[in-house]
Amino acid sequence: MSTTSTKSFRFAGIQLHVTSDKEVNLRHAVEKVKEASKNGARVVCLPEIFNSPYQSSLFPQYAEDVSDPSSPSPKALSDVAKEEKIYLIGGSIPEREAINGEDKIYNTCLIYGPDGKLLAKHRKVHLFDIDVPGKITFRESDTLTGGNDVTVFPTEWCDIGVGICYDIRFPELAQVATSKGSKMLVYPGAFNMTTGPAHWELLLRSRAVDNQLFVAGVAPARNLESSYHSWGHTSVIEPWGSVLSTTEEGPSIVYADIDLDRVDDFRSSIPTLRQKRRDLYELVEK
Ligand SMILES: NC(=O)CCC(=O)C(=O)O
Repeated sequence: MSTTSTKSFRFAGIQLHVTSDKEVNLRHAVEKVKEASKNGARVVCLPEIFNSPYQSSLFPQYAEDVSDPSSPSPKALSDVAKEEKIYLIGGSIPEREAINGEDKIYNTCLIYGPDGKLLAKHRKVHLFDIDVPGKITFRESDTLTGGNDVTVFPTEWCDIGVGICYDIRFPELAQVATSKGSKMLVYPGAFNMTTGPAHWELLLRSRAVDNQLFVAGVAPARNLESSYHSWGHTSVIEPWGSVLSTTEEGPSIVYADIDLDRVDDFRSSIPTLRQKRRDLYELVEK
């Protein structure tokens, strides 16, 4: 199925059923990426922490050294990107790096090009540390370290910015990725049953309208056997802020045809990106 032109491509967000068995998760992810590719997707995204349960205490146990291309998760992602000749935004996995003899663990998204080479790597910048009394307490910082970079990678259609889940609550990160030329922002994410209904779609739509671009949020399916219940609702939003494609909580693949003319049209008819009052305020990337 041909679904690409110079101005458009098909995106797929895989709402994966994630278990405690890494091998099963990887096999299942590869099968679903192949299915999305067969259905015409040229840019495919997996969810946040797709090879492990989303649980801080478990991240060290599932973490991998991603500088070693034979590590199971990087190898599976690179091989399937190359076989299917697609851009693969590899959700995220716990990444281990030894710095001065001390292990640091990051929540890391690996992005591969159609030749299977690593194009970019985003380490979640804002760690998910929240405490909503009686509802949810989560502390990624118990085991994780935050990243320090804004991530934008090139494709033949447009540049795409990447953040991970809680990163979406920080509009500055999205703005910097937009100022670097992104026409789409993709967030592998795993909102929960408290904040998901209230904020997931609102934040995806807000980032789309603020920055006048496409936004995708890609979540794991809800697994009631795990300690963290994902809200699901993988969605793609178009620049005007409408939901282009979405789903509920079960395993599924969400497809969207990304027509980049819609970014250019919106930016020229409501030119807020050009109307910023840089004499009054300015966003500076450090
Ligand atoms: N995995 C995450 O970062 C969850 C973020 C979240 O649920 C939120 O409300 O923010």
